Amino acid sequence: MPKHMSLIDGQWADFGNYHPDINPANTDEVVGEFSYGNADAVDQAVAAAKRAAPGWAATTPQVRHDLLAAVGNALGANAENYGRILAREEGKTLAEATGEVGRASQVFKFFAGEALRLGGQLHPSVRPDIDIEVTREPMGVVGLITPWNFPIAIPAWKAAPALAFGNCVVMKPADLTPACAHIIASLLNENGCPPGVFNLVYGRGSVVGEALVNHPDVAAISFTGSVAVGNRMAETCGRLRKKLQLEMGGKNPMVVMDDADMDTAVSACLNGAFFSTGQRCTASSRLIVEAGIHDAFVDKLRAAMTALSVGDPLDAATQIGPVVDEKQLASNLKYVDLASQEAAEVIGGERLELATPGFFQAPALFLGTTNDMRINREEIFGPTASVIRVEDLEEAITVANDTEFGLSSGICTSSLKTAREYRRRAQAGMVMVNLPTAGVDYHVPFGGRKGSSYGPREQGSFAAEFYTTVKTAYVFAG
Ligand SMILES: NC(=O)C1=CN([C@@H]2O[C@H](COP(=O)(O)OP(=O)(O)OC[C@H]3O[C@@H](n4cnc5c(N)ncnc54)[C@H](OP(=O)(O)O)[C@@H]3O)[C@@H](O)[C@H]2O)C=CC1
Ligand SMILES: O=C(O)CCC(=O)C(=O)O
Repeated sequence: MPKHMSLIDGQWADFGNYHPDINPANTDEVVGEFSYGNADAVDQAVAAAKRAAPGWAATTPQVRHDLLAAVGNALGANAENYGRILAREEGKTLAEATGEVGRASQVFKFFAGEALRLGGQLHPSVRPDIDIEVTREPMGVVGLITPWNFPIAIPAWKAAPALAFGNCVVMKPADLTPACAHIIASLLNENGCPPGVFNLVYGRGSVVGEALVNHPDVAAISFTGSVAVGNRMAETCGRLRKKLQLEMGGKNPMVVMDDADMDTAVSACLNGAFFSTGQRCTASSRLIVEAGIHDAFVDKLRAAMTALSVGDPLDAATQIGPVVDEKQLASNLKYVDLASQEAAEVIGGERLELATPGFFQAPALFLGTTNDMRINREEIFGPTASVIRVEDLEEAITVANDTEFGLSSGICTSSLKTAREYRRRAQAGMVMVNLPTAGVDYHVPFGGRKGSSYGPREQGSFAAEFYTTVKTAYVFAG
Protein backbone atom coordinates (compact mmCIF):
# COMPACT_ATOMS: atom_id res chain seq x y z
CA MET A 1 0.00 0.00 0.00
CA PRO A 2 1.51 3.39 -0.95
CA LYS A 3 2.77 5.63 1.83
CA HIS A 4 2.96 9.34 1.09
CA MET A 5 4.68 12.27 2.73
CA SER A 6 4.18 16.02 2.66
CA LEU A 7 6.15 18.03 0.10
CA ILE A 8 8.20 20.81 1.68
CA ASP A 9 10.96 22.75 -0.09
CA GLY A 10 11.08 20.15 -2.88
CA GLN A 11 11.64 17.25 -0.44
CA TRP A 12 9.21 14.58 0.80
CA ALA A 13 8.90 15.19 4.55
CA ASP A 14 8.12 12.27 6.85
CA PHE A 15 6.33 13.37 10.05
CA GLY A 16 5.32 9.82 11.03
CA ASN A 17 1.70 9.92 12.22
CA TYR A 18 0.36 7.99 9.17
CA HIS A 19 -3.38 8.09 8.52
CA PRO A 20 -5.26 5.71 6.20
CA ASP A 21 -7.16 6.95 3.13
CA ILE A 22 -10.24 4.69 3.02
CA ASN A 23 -12.30 3.70 -0.04
CA PRO A 24 -15.91 4.75 0.75
CA ALA A 25 -17.22 1.97 -1.54
CA ASN A 26 -15.27 -0.66 0.38
CA THR A 27 -14.07 0.33 3.81
CA ASP A 28 -11.82 -2.75 3.95
CA GLU A 29 -9.66 -1.14 1.27
CA VAL A 30 -6.99 1.39 2.19
CA VAL A 31 -6.04 3.53 -0.82
CA GLY A 32 -2.85 4.82 0.80
CA GLU A 33 -1.34 6.10 4.04
CA PHE A 34 -0.41 9.73 4.57
CA SER A 35 1.98 11.27 7.05
CA TYR A 36 0.16 14.08 8.87
CA GLY A 37 1.96 17.28 9.77
CA ASN A 38 1.15 19.90 12.39
CA ALA A 39 1.68 23.62 12.95
CA ASP A 40 5.44 23.10 12.86
CA ALA A 41 5.16 21.50 9.39
CA VAL A 42 3.16 24.53 8.26
CA ASP A 43 5.92 26.83 9.59
CA GLN A 44 8.50 24.87 7.56
CA ALA A 45 6.35 24.94 4.41
CA VAL A 46 5.59 28.66 4.69
CA ALA A 47 9.26 29.45 5.34
CA ALA A 48 10.24 27.47 2.21
CA ALA A 49 7.58 29.25 0.16
CA LYS A 50 8.70 32.63 1.47
CA ARG A 51 12.31 31.91 0.51
CA ALA A 52 11.28 30.78 -2.98
CA ALA A 53 8.84 33.65 -3.61
CA PRO A 54 11.18 36.38 -4.98
CA GLY A 55 12.83 33.96 -7.41
CA TRP A 56 9.55 32.51 -8.66
CA ALA A 57 8.00 35.95 -9.07
CA ALA A 58 11.00 36.93 -11.20
CA THR A 59 10.76 33.95 -13.58
CA THR A 60 9.67 34.63 -17.12
CA PRO A 61 6.10 33.74 -18.06
CA GLN A 62 7.61 31.13 -20.37
CA VAL A 63 9.05 29.21 -17.40
CA ARG A 64 5.69 29.25 -15.60
CA HIS A 65 3.87 28.35 -18.81
CA ASP A 66 6.11 25.36 -19.44
CA LEU A 67 5.72 23.95 -15.93
CA LEU A 68 1.93 24.25 -15.95
CA ALA A 69 1.63 22.89 -19.49
CA ALA A 70 3.79 19.88 -18.57
CA VAL A 71 1.59 19.11 -15.56
CA GLY A 72 -1.55 19.59 -17.67
CA ASN A 73 -0.24 17.21 -20.31
CA ALA A 74 0.78 14.59 -17.74
CA LEU A 75 -2.67 14.71 -16.12
CA GLY A 76 -4.34 14.33 -19.52
CA ALA A 77 -2.11 11.46 -20.58
CA ASN A 78 -2.87 9.52 -17.37
CA ALA A 79 -6.50 10.54 -16.86
CA GLU A 80 -7.85 7.00 -16.54
CA ASN A 81 -5.12 5.93 -14.16
CA TYR A 82 -5.52 8.95 -11.89
CA GLY A 83 -9.31 8.75 -12.30
CA ARG A 84 -9.17 5.27 -10.79
CA ILE A 85 -7.34 6.64 -7.72
CA LEU A 86 -9.87 9.49 -7.45
CA ALA A 87 -12.85 7.10 -7.74
CA ARG A 88 -11.34 4.84 -5.07
CA GLU A 89 -10.70 7.59 -2.54
CA GLU A 90 -13.75 9.82 -3.11
CA GLY A 91 -16.34 7.42 -4.52
CA LYS A 92 -17.52 9.17 -7.69
CA THR A 93 -17.93 6.90 -10.71
CA LEU A 94 -14.90 6.12 -12.84
CA ALA A 95 -16.41 8.09 -15.74
CA GLU A 96 -16.94 11.15 -13.51
CA ALA A 97 -13.52 10.75 -11.93
CA THR A 98 -11.70 10.40 -15.25
CA GLY A 99 -13.64 13.43 -16.52
CA GLU A 100 -12.54 15.38 -13.46
CA VAL A 101 -8.88 14.54 -14.09
CA GLY A 102 -9.39 15.71 -17.70
CA ARG A 103 -10.80 18.94 -16.33
CA ALA A 104 -7.80 19.40 -14.02
CA SER A 105 -5.57 18.85 -17.06
CA GLN A 106 -7.41 21.56 -19.03
CA VAL A 107 -7.21 23.93 -16.04
CA PHE A 108 -3.41 23.59 -15.91
CA LYS A 109 -3.15 24.13 -19.68
CA PHE A 110 -5.49 27.13 -19.55
CA PHE A 111 -3.44 28.81 -16.81
CA ALA A 112 -0.21 27.99 -18.67
CA GLY A 113 -1.64 30.31 -21.34
CA GLU A 114 -2.78 32.87 -18.77
CA ALA A 115 0.82 33.16 -17.52
CA LEU A 116 1.70 34.46 -20.99
CA ARG A 117 -1.37 36.66 -21.32
CA LEU A 118 -1.13 38.60 -18.05
CA GLY A 119 -0.87 42.23 -19.06
CA GLY A 120 -1.21 45.69 -17.61
CA GLN A 121 -2.51 49.11 -18.60
CA LEU A 122 -0.97 52.41 -19.65
CA HIS A 123 -2.82 55.62 -18.87
CA PRO A 124 -2.06 59.24 -19.67
CA SER A 125 -1.87 61.25 -16.48
CA VAL A 126 -4.14 64.20 -15.83
CA ARG A 127 -0.86 66.08 -15.24
CA PRO A 128 1.64 66.92 -18.02
CA ASP A 129 4.64 64.70 -18.91
CA ILE A 130 3.63 61.84 -16.65
CA ASP A 131 2.82 58.29 -17.74
CA ILE A 132 0.92 55.88 -15.54
CA GLU A 133 1.50 52.16 -15.71
CA VAL A 134 -0.84 49.71 -13.94
CA THR A 135 0.61 46.23 -13.44
CA ARG A 136 -0.24 43.10 -11.51
CA GLU A 137 2.22 41.47 -9.12
CA PRO A 138 1.99 38.17 -7.22
CA MET A 139 0.59 38.20 -3.68
CA GLY A 140 3.57 36.21 -2.34
CA VAL A 141 2.77 33.08 -0.30
CA VAL A 142 -0.79 31.83 -0.73
CA GLY A 143 -2.54 29.16 1.35
CA LEU A 144 -4.93 26.84 -0.49
CA ILE A 145 -7.40 24.78 1.56
CA THR A 146 -9.35 22.32 -0.54
CA PRO A 147 -12.39 20.03 -0.05
CA TRP A 148 -12.93 16.34 -0.83
CA ASN A 149 -15.76 16.58 -3.38
CA PHE A 150 -13.63 17.64 -6.38
CA PRO A 151 -10.33 16.38 -5.04
CA ILE A 152 -8.24 17.01 -8.16
CA ALA A 153 -10.14 19.74 -10.04
CA ILE A 154 -10.35 22.17 -7.10
CA PRO A 155 -6.67 21.84 -6.09
CA ALA A 156 -5.90 22.35 -9.79
CA TRP A 157 -8.02 25.47 -10.18
CA LYS A 158 -6.44 27.03 -7.11
CA ALA A 159 -2.81 25.92 -7.62
CA ALA A 160 -2.57 26.61 -11.37
CA PRO A 161 -3.52 30.32 -11.27
CA ALA A 162 -1.52 30.84 -8.08
CA LEU A 163 1.63 29.55 -9.80
CA ALA A 164 0.86 31.10 -13.19
CA PHE A 165 0.79 34.57 -11.65
CA GLY A 166 4.04 34.07 -9.73
CA ASN A 167 2.92 33.05 -6.23
CA CYS A 168 4.33 30.31 -4.02
CA VAL A 169 1.85 27.85 -2.56
CA VAL A 170 1.20 25.93 0.64
CA MET A 171 -1.72 23.56 0.07
CA LYS A 172 -3.71 21.65 2.67
CA PRO A 173 -5.98 19.07 1.02
CA ALA A 174 -9.07 17.51 2.59
CA ASP A 175 -8.43 14.76 5.10
CA LEU A 176 -10.64 12.38 3.06
CA THR A 177 -8.85 12.82 -0.30
CA PRO A 178 -5.09 13.31 0.08
CA ALA A 179 -4.15 10.98 -2.83
CA CYS A 180 -5.35 13.39 -5.52
CA ALA A 181 -3.40 16.28 -3.99
CA HIS A 182 -0.39 13.97 -3.91
CA ILE A 183 -0.74 13.46 -7.69
CA ILE A 184 -0.58 17.21 -8.30
CA ALA A 185 2.36 17.70 -5.92
CA SER A 186 4.29 14.82 -7.52
CA LEU A 187 3.68 16.08 -11.06
CA LEU A 188 4.79 19.61 -10.17
CA ASN A 189 7.88 18.25 -8.45
CA GLU A 190 8.76 15.88 -11.31
CA ASN A 191 8.30 18.58 -13.94
CA GLY A 192 10.82 21.03 -12.58
CA CYS A 193 8.90 23.13 -10.05
CA PRO A 194 11.70 24.79 -8.04
CA PRO A 195 12.00 23.83 -4.32
CA GLY A 196 9.59 25.76 -2.11
CA VAL A 197 7.38 27.04 -4.92
CA PHE A 198 4.70 24.42 -4.28
CA ASN A 199 4.37 22.81 -0.86
CA LEU A 200 1.78 20.31 0.33
CA VAL A 201 1.05 19.55 3.98
CA TYR A 202 -1.36 16.75 4.96
CA GLY A 203 -3.20 16.97 8.26
CA ARG A 204 -6.46 17.93 9.89
CA GLY A 205 -8.13 21.24 9.13
CA SER A 206 -8.28 22.12 12.81
CA VAL A 207 -4.47 21.78 13.02
CA VAL A 208 -2.81 22.37 9.62
CA GLY A 209 -5.64 24.50 8.16
CA GLU A 210 -5.83 26.73 11.25
CA ALA A 211 -2.04 27.17 11.31
CA LEU A 212 -2.02 28.18 7.64
CA VAL A 213 -4.85 30.69 8.01
CA ASN A 214 -3.21 32.27 11.05
CA HIS A 215 0.34 32.32 9.68
CA PRO A 216 1.67 35.91 9.42
CA ASP A 217 3.67 35.15 6.25
CA VAL A 218 0.67 33.87 4.29
CA ALA A 219 -0.73 36.78 2.29
CA ALA A 220 -3.90 35.19 0.95
CA ILE A 221 -6.15 32.19 1.60
CA SER A 222 -8.38 30.47 -0.94
CA PHE A 223 -10.86 28.02 0.59
CA THR A 224 -13.64 25.76 -0.67
CA GLY A 225 -15.75 23.92 1.88
CA SER A 226 -18.44 24.40 4.49
CA VAL A 227 -20.12 27.65 5.49
CA ALA A 228 -19.15 27.20 9.15
CA VAL A 229 -15.42 26.90 8.43
CA GLY A 230 -15.54 29.63 5.77
CA ASN A 231 -17.24 32.08 8.13
CA ARG A 232 -14.62 31.43 10.77
CA MET A 233 -11.87 32.08 8.23
CA ALA A 234 -13.52 35.35 7.27
CA GLU A 235 -13.24 36.52 10.87
CA THR A 236 -9.60 35.47 11.19
CA CYS A 237 -8.54 36.86 7.81
CA GLY A 238 -10.44 40.11 8.47
CA ARG A 239 -8.58 40.52 11.75
CA LEU A 240 -5.23 39.71 10.13
CA ARG A 241 -6.07 41.73 6.96
CA LYS A 242 -5.42 38.76 4.69
CA LYS A 243 -6.91 38.53 1.24
CA LEU A 244 -9.58 35.82 1.25
CA GLN A 245 -11.54 33.86 -1.33
CA LEU A 246 -14.34 31.59 -0.09
CA GLU A 247 -16.44 29.12 -2.06
CA MET A 248 -18.99 27.57 0.25
CA GLY A 249 -22.44 26.09 0.03
CA GLY A 250 -25.43 26.23 -2.25
CA LYS A 251 -29.14 25.48 -2.18
CA ASN A 252 -29.46 25.75 -5.90
CA PRO A 253 -32.89 26.08 -7.51
CA MET A 254 -33.88 24.50 -10.81
CA VAL A 255 -37.15 25.88 -12.19
CA VAL A 256 -39.17 23.70 -14.55
CA MET A 257 -41.75 25.70 -16.51
CA ASP A 258 -44.88 24.27 -18.12
CA ASP A 259 -43.39 24.88 -21.58
CA ALA A 260 -40.14 22.99 -20.83
CA ASP A 261 -39.10 20.09 -23.01
CA MET A 262 -39.84 17.19 -20.68
CA ASP A 263 -36.81 15.05 -21.55
CA THR A 264 -34.45 18.02 -21.21
CA ALA A 265 -35.94 18.94 -17.83
CA VAL A 266 -35.85 15.39 -16.43
CA SER A 267 -32.30 14.85 -17.61
CA ALA A 268 -31.09 18.23 -16.24
CA CYS A 269 -32.71 17.58 -12.85
CA LEU A 270 -31.50 13.97 -12.66
CA ASN A 271 -27.95 15.03 -13.41
CA GLY A 272 -27.98 18.20 -11.28
CA ALA A 273 -29.55 16.57 -8.22
CA PHE A 274 -28.09 13.08 -8.05
CA PHE A 275 -24.92 12.69 -10.12
CA SER A 276 -21.67 12.75 -8.14
CA THR A 277 -23.95 11.49 -5.32
CA GLY A 278 -25.29 15.05 -4.95
CA GLN A 279 -21.95 16.09 -3.45
CA ARG A 280 -21.58 19.28 -5.46
CA CYS A 281 -22.02 22.82 -4.18
CA THR A 282 -23.78 23.44 -7.51
CA ALA A 283 -26.24 20.52 -7.07
CA SER A 284 -29.91 21.19 -7.88
CA SER A 285 -31.42 20.61 -4.46
CA ARG A 286 -34.69 22.56 -4.97
CA LEU A 287 -36.74 21.62 -8.04
CA ILE A 288 -39.30 24.39 -8.46
CA VAL A 289 -41.98 23.07 -10.79
CA GLU A 290 -44.87 24.95 -12.41
CA ALA A 291 -48.31 23.50 -11.68
CA GLY A 292 -49.24 22.47 -15.25
CA ILE A 293 -46.25 20.16 -15.74
CA HIS A 294 -45.81 19.18 -12.07
CA ASP A 295 -47.45 15.74 -11.94
CA ALA A 296 -46.15 14.45 -15.28
CA PHE A 297 -42.64 15.76 -14.50
CA VAL A 298 -42.59 14.20 -11.03
CA ASP A 299 -43.71 10.82 -12.43
CA LYS A 300 -40.93 10.84 -15.02
CA LEU A 301 -38.22 12.08 -12.68
CA ARG A 302 -39.23 9.57 -10.02
CA ALA A 303 -39.04 6.71 -12.56
CA ALA A 304 -35.65 7.91 -13.81
CA MET A 305 -34.32 8.33 -10.27
CA THR A 306 -35.41 4.90 -9.06
CA ALA A 307 -33.78 3.35 -12.16
CA LEU A 308 -30.37 4.84 -11.27
CA SER A 309 -27.81 2.20 -10.46
CA VAL A 310 -26.01 2.77 -7.13
CA GLY A 311 -22.84 0.78 -6.57
CA ASP A 312 -19.13 0.31 -7.02
CA PRO A 313 -17.66 3.40 -8.74
CA LEU A 314 -15.30 1.19 -10.74
CA ASP A 315 -18.17 -0.81 -12.26
CA ALA A 316 -19.05 0.72 -15.65
CA ALA A 317 -22.78 0.16 -14.98
CA THR A 318 -22.76 2.30 -11.81
CA GLN A 319 -24.32 5.76 -12.09
CA ILE A 320 -24.19 6.80 -8.41
CA GLY A 321 -21.22 5.96 -6.19
CA PRO A 322 -21.18 5.93 -2.39
CA VAL A 323 -21.47 8.89 -0.05
CA VAL A 324 -17.97 10.06 0.90
CA ASP A 325 -17.90 8.86 4.53
CA GLU A 326 -19.91 7.68 7.52
CA LYS A 327 -20.38 11.21 8.89
CA GLN A 328 -21.78 12.60 5.64
CA LEU A 329 -24.05 9.55 5.24
CA ALA A 330 -25.37 9.95 8.81
CA SER A 331 -26.10 13.61 8.08
CA ASN A 332 -27.89 12.72 4.80
CA LEU A 333 -30.03 10.10 6.57
CA LYS A 334 -30.96 12.63 9.26
CA TYR A 335 -32.24 14.96 6.52
CA VAL A 336 -34.29 12.09 5.02
CA ASP A 337 -35.92 11.65 8.47
CA LEU A 338 -36.38 15.39 8.75
CA ALA A 339 -38.17 15.46 5.39
CA SER A 340 -40.73 12.98 6.76
CA GLN A 341 -41.07 15.00 9.97
CA GLU A 342 -41.68 18.10 7.88
CA ALA A 343 -44.51 16.20 6.15
CA ALA A 344 -42.86 15.73 2.77
CA GLU A 345 -43.60 12.56 0.84
CA VAL A 346 -40.22 10.76 0.76
CA ILE A 347 -39.26 8.52 -2.15
CA GLY A 348 -36.02 6.54 -1.60
CA GLY A 349 -33.15 7.85 0.52
CA GLU A 350 -32.47 4.69 2.53
CA ARG A 351 -29.03 3.27 3.29
CA LEU A 352 -28.17 0.41 0.93
CA GLU A 353 -26.24 -2.71 1.92
CA LEU A 354 -24.34 -3.87 -1.16
CA ALA A 355 -21.67 -6.53 -1.80
CA THR A 356 -18.89 -4.49 -0.17
CA PRO A 357 -18.97 -2.57 3.14
CA GLY A 358 -19.51 1.01 1.97
CA PHE A 359 -21.56 4.17 2.48
CA PHE A 360 -24.23 3.58 -0.17
CA GLN A 361 -27.48 5.51 -0.19
CA ALA A 362 -30.47 5.37 -2.56
CA PRO A 363 -31.18 8.76 -4.15
CA ALA A 364 -34.20 10.53 -2.65
CA LEU A 365 -36.97 12.84 -3.83
CA PHE A 366 -38.93 14.88 -1.31
CA LEU A 367 -42.37 15.68 -2.75
CA GLY A 368 -45.00 18.21 -1.68
CA THR A 369 -42.48 20.48 0.03
CA THR A 370 -42.51 24.20 0.73
CA ASN A 371 -39.57 26.56 0.65
CA ASP A 372 -39.73 27.35 4.38
CA MET A 373 -38.92 23.74 5.39
CA ARG A 374 -35.43 23.13 6.79
CA ILE A 375 -34.80 20.59 4.01
CA ASN A 376 -35.15 23.51 1.59
CA ARG A 377 -33.06 25.99 3.55
CA GLU A 378 -30.00 23.97 4.63
CA GLU A 379 -27.39 22.46 2.34
CA ILE A 380 -27.67 18.65 2.52
CA PHE A 381 -24.81 17.66 0.16
CA GLY A 382 -26.23 14.22 -0.60
CA PRO A 383 -28.24 12.52 -3.38
CA THR A 384 -31.51 14.24 -2.47
CA ALA A 385 -33.78 16.88 -4.03
CA SER A 386 -37.04 18.54 -3.01
CA VAL A 387 -39.91 19.37 -5.34
CA ILE A 388 -41.71 22.69 -4.70
CA ARG A 389 -44.87 23.38 -6.71
CA VAL A 390 -45.45 26.96 -7.96
CA GLU A 391 -48.19 28.66 -9.99
CA ASP A 392 -46.21 30.84 -12.39
CA LEU A 393 -42.84 32.39 -13.32
CA GLU A 394 -43.21 35.19 -10.80
CA GLU A 395 -43.63 32.76 -7.92
CA ALA A 396 -40.84 30.56 -9.30
CA ILE A 397 -38.37 33.47 -9.28
CA THR A 398 -39.42 34.54 -5.78
CA VAL A 399 -38.93 31.00 -4.41
CA ALA A 400 -35.67 30.47 -6.33
CA ASN A 401 -34.18 33.65 -4.84
CA ASP A 402 -35.55 33.04 -1.34
CA THR A 403 -32.40 31.45 0.10
CA GLU A 404 -29.31 32.59 1.94
CA PHE A 405 -27.23 31.11 -0.90
CA GLY A 406 -26.62 32.29 -4.47
CA LEU A 407 -24.27 30.00 -6.33
CA SER A 408 -26.03 28.44 -9.34
CA SER A 409 -29.63 28.85 -10.52
CA GLY A 410 -31.35 27.08 -13.42
CA ILE A 411 -34.47 27.11 -15.51
CA CYS A 412 -35.92 24.72 -18.10
CA THR A 413 -38.18 26.48 -20.58
CA SER A 414 -38.68 26.64 -24.33
CA SER A 415 -39.43 30.39 -24.17
CA LEU A 416 -36.55 32.74 -24.93
CA LYS A 417 -38.47 35.53 -23.18
CA THR A 418 -38.93 33.49 -19.98
CA ALA A 419 -35.28 32.41 -20.04
CA ARG A 420 -34.19 36.01 -20.45
CA GLU A 421 -36.35 37.21 -17.58
CA TYR A 422 -35.01 34.45 -15.32
CA ARG A 423 -31.40 35.05 -16.29
CA ARG A 424 -31.81 38.72 -15.48
CA ARG A 425 -33.49 38.27 -12.10
CA ALA A 426 -31.74 35.16 -10.70
CA GLN A 427 -29.70 36.13 -7.62
CA ALA A 428 -26.82 33.77 -8.34
CA GLY A 429 -23.29 33.83 -9.66
CA MET A 430 -24.10 31.30 -12.39
CA VAL A 431 -27.34 30.82 -14.34
CA MET A 432 -28.14 27.75 -16.45
CA VAL A 433 -30.85 27.58 -19.11
CA ASN A 434 -31.95 24.06 -20.12
CA LEU A 435 -28.81 22.69 -18.44
CA PRO A 436 -28.11 21.19 -15.00
CA THR A 437 -27.12 23.71 -12.30
CA ALA A 438 -23.93 21.65 -11.83
CA GLY A 439 -21.16 21.00 -14.34
CA VAL A 440 -19.30 24.11 -15.39
CA ASP A 441 -16.63 25.02 -17.94
CA TYR A 442 -13.04 25.48 -16.81
CA HIS A 443 -12.20 28.75 -18.59
CA VAL A 444 -14.85 31.16 -17.26
CA PRO A 445 -15.53 32.62 -13.80
CA PHE A 446 -16.91 30.34 -11.09
CA GLY A 447 -18.52 31.63 -7.92
CA GLY A 448 -21.64 32.93 -6.28
CA ARG A 449 -23.41 35.66 -4.37
CA LYS A 450 -24.89 36.07 -0.90
CA GLY A 451 -23.81 33.29 1.53
CA SER A 452 -22.22 31.10 -1.16
CA SER A 453 -19.04 32.97 -1.88
CA TYR A 454 -16.82 35.77 -0.72
CA GLY A 455 -14.03 37.59 -2.51
CA PRO A 456 -13.04 37.59 -6.16
CA ARG A 457 -14.20 34.85 -8.54
CA GLU A 458 -12.23 31.67 -9.21
CA GLN A 459 -11.25 30.37 -12.66
CA GLY A 460 -10.90 31.93 -16.08
CA SER A 461 -9.00 35.16 -16.51
CA PHE A 462 -10.92 36.54 -13.49
CA ALA A 463 -8.67 34.40 -11.26
CA ALA A 464 -5.96 37.09 -11.61
CA GLU A 465 -8.04 39.33 -9.38
CA PHE A 466 -7.39 37.12 -6.35
CA TYR A 467 -3.88 35.87 -7.10
CA THR A 468 -2.34 39.26 -7.89
CA THR A 469 -2.14 42.68 -6.37
CA VAL A 470 -2.25 45.83 -8.48
CA LYS A 471 0.58 48.39 -8.63
CA THR A 472 0.11 51.86 -10.12
CA ALA A 473 3.43 53.45 -11.19
CA TYR A 474 3.74 57.19 -12.09
CA VAL A 475 6.68 58.08 -14.32
CA PHE A 476 7.71 61.69 -14.91
CA ALA A 477 9.41 61.89 -18.31
CA GLY A 478 9.70 65.70 -18.62
N1 LIG B 1 -18.59 24.12 -1.33
C1 LIG B 1 -18.20 22.89 -1.50
O1 LIG B 1 -17.84 22.49 -2.59
C2 LIG B 1 -18.12 22.00 -0.33
C3 LIG B 1 -19.03 22.09 0.69
N2 LIG B 1 -18.94 21.26 1.75
C4 LIG B 1 -19.97 21.36 2.79
O2 LIG B 1 -19.38 21.18 4.06
C5 LIG B 1 -19.98 20.08 4.75
C6 LIG B 1 -18.94 19.41 5.61
O3 LIG B 1 -17.86 18.92 4.83
P1 LIG B 1 -16.37 19.03 5.41
O4 LIG B 1 -15.43 18.21 4.64
O5 LIG B 1 -16.43 18.74 6.88
O6 LIG B 1 -16.05 20.56 5.11
P2 LIG B 1 -14.98 21.49 5.79
O7 LIG B 1 -15.36 22.90 5.53
O8 LIG B 1 -14.79 21.08 7.21
O9 LIG B 1 -13.64 21.11 5.02
C7 LIG B 1 -13.13 21.76 3.89
C8 LIG B 1 -11.62 21.93 4.03
O10 LIG B 1 -11.35 22.81 5.12
C9 LIG B 1 -10.50 22.18 6.07
N3 LIG B 1 -10.81 22.67 7.41
C10 LIG B 1 -11.69 22.17 8.31
N4 LIG B 1 -11.67 22.91 9.44
C11 LIG B 1 -10.77 23.90 9.25
C12 LIG B 1 -10.30 24.98 10.05
N5 LIG B 1 -10.77 25.20 11.28
N6 LIG B 1 -9.37 25.83 9.53
C13 LIG B 1 -8.88 25.62 8.29
N7 LIG B 1 -9.27 24.60 7.50
C14 LIG B 1 -10.21 23.75 7.96
C15 LIG B 1 -10.80 20.70 5.88
O11 LIG B 1 -9.81 19.88 6.45
P3 LIG B 1 -10.19 18.39 6.96
O12 LIG B 1 -10.68 17.66 5.77
O13 LIG B 1 -8.92 17.88 7.51
O14 LIG B 1 -11.26 18.56 7.99
C16 LIG B 1 -10.87 20.64 4.37
O15 LIG B 1 -9.59 20.66 3.82
C17 LIG B 1 -20.54 19.22 3.63
O16 LIG B 1 -21.59 18.43 4.10
C18 LIG B 1 -21.01 20.27 2.66
O17 LIG B 1 -22.26 20.77 3.05
C19 LIG B 1 -17.94 20.33 1.84
C20 LIG B 1 -17.01 20.18 0.86
C21 LIG B 1 -17.06 21.01 -0.33
O1 LIG C 1 -20.52 21.82 -10.79
C1 LIG C 1 -19.32 21.87 -11.03
O2 LIG C 1 -18.86 21.59 -12.14
C2 LIG C 1 -18.35 22.30 -9.97
C3 LIG C 1 -18.92 22.15 -8.59
C4 LIG C 1 -17.95 22.48 -7.55
O3 LIG C 1 -16.95 23.07 -7.79
C5 LIG C 1 -18.20 22.10 -6.16
O4 LIG C 1 -19.17 21.41 -5.87
O5 LIG C 1 -17.36 22.47 -5.32
